[in-house]
Amino acid sequence: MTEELASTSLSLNESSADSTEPVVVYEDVSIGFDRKPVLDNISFKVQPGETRIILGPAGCGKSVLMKLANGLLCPDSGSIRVFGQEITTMHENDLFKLRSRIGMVFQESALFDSLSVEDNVAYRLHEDRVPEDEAHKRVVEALQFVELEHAIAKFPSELSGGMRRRVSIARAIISSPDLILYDSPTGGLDPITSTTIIELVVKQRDVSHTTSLLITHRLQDAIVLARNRFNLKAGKMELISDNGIDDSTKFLVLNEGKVVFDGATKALVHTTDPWLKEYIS
Ligand SMILES: Nc1ncnc2c1ncn2[C@@H]1O[C@H](COP(=O)(O)OP(=O)(O)OP(=O)(O)O)[C@@H](O)[C@H]1O
Repeated sequence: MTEELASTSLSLNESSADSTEPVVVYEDVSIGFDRKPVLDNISFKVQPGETRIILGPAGCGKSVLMKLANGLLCPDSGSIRVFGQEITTMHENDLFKLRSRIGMVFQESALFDSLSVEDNVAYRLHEDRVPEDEAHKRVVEALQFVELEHAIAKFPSELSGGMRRRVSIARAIISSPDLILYDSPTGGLDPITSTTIIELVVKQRDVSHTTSLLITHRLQDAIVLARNRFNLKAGKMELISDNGIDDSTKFLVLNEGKVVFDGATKALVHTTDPWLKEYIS
């Protein structure tokens, strides 16, 4: 990524990073399907600049929790505030505006097969009628960030799984969002490719300080996120010295519809809860 883009992203995100208001607040949120409860009285907050890693067994409701954050699902009860606004009672027009401030990286990339990489990445800019020259410039910058500028004219079918995931990240960051939702960005990828994707998440976290929620099934991803920092000068991710931990990375662990952990890496690693100990071992 160019330093120019880094400074652009920084300035665009300054307003949200300066605020001390939490970016996301869930209070006693419950939702179920077909009378089966999925999330049961979930409460947590995400502070500006925080990367919140969501862990938990398959089917425990991680994706449902994330879909609630941008109003794709509505809870049966409870309150969800995003950017200080209650979203559970929001009209579709306002939800549309809210989503324009949120970048989404979906499971399985969710690219449009019939569109080139350029048009996939520019999708939101085209919707917002950004002039073509400006859109092209921003697509190139976003693709530089994910180191895929050479693939701008390709189609999704010509890309590997890891490349598709990179395009999906470029699409999510193109509008300098105030919040990024990563739903299993490494799902289905091999360990080495997964690490290159997590490196991009770390880069976005440390360069733009964008608040984010990230679901992962791989504890290894969480460890890499917590123990590394992006060195902009060197252009790569590096282990934090002296066994250090990134303070902006926090965890939320779900099990059987409940929050079983909400806090920092050290507290998670030193938990005495038998289920958690087993889960993270
Ligand atoms: N739209 C829906 N209609 C009915 N049931 C749903 C819907 N969305 C999710 N569920 C159910 O809610 C539960 C939680 O699903 P969710 O996808 O959030 O789990 P998850 O923790 O993300 O799982 P995984 O780790 O396997 O991706 C599952 O039992 C799922 O079948």
